[in-house]
Amino acid sequence: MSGSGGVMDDPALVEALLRATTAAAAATLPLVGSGDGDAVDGAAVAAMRFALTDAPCDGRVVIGEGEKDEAPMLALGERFGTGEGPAIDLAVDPVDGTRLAAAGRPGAMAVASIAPRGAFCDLGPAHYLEKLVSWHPAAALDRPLSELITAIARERGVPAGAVRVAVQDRPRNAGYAAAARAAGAEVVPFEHGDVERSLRAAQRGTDLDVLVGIGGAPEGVLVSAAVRALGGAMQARPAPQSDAERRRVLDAGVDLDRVLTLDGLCSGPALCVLSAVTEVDPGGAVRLTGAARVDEGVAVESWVVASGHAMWIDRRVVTDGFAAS
Ligand SMILES: O=P(O)(O)OC[C@H]1O[C@](O)(COP(=O)(O)O)[C@@H](O)[C@@H]1O
Ligand SMILES: [Mn+2]
Repeated sequence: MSGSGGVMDDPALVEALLRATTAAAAATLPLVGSGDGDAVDGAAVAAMRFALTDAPCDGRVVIGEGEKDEAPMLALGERFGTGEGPAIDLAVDPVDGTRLAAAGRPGAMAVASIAPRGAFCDLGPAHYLEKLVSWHPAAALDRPLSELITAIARERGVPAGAVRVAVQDRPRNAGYAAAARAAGAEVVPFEHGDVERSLRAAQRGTDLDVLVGIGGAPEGVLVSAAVRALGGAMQARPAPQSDAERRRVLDAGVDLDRVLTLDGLCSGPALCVLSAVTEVDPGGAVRLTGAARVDEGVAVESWVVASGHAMWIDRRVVTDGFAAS
């Protein structure tokens, strides 16, 4: 765990975050396949909030996904932890892939990132973000997508048709898919879970080279911590999807034309932890099994990614919301 940088090197803090995401994943287990997404989110939020109470830090929630879908969430500005220790900001999505979990399908995870106070960008009330993530450093939102695809093909020594671009399957993203196809790349559509795809796109040698399109703003900010830690490239720009959202975002003083670089999204050493609700494929050799009942409690597999390319898998059994082993 050495080399992740500053307060992020603190093993007690890593453990506190792991306890929060594992507790959240374990709490959702009885609801996986239930068809009730709000109940999945609600169970994860309650478990996470409880687990964060004794985190050894002065914690503040800056991204608490859920507002967009009027789903249960950790409140923006909510404080957590003992109040002793480093000043930390938390960007959290108690379950990304809520509907996948409710349907009992793969790709749902409890995910949270922490960084020193003030390190995450403040997108105000933005719900949607235009995102571009790749392992290739040429990823830039104000350049044609075809340039990036060509650069990736050249770097990999393959034809453009072997470059794989993940695009969330939404009408708002039709233009991105068309641009990727026009450049000769293969488009890989997906229904939910742009955190999982962003993680894969950020690492060279996975099944994905790029994630592009408009998705959730909270997911974009929290995944930037992991992209940074993984050494990937990312840019983003607010992309309001209604007049009301546009007005709220502008009123909050957010510049809609400004491209956020990776440093602008997350400026400090950061830590991202994700715990599998159902099976999760964050890329590389990592494949997390979904939460499962065992004799002593619920077995949960997690992936920890810290600044400085430190990453590892954690496996533990959770009993009544507490990590037993
Ligand atoms: O479903 P929408 O409104 O298009 O929003 C896209 C966002 O929803 C998701 O697919 C699922 O997110 P949640 O499960 O947290 O609701 C995200 O991965 C993505 O960023
Ligand atoms: Mn989400």
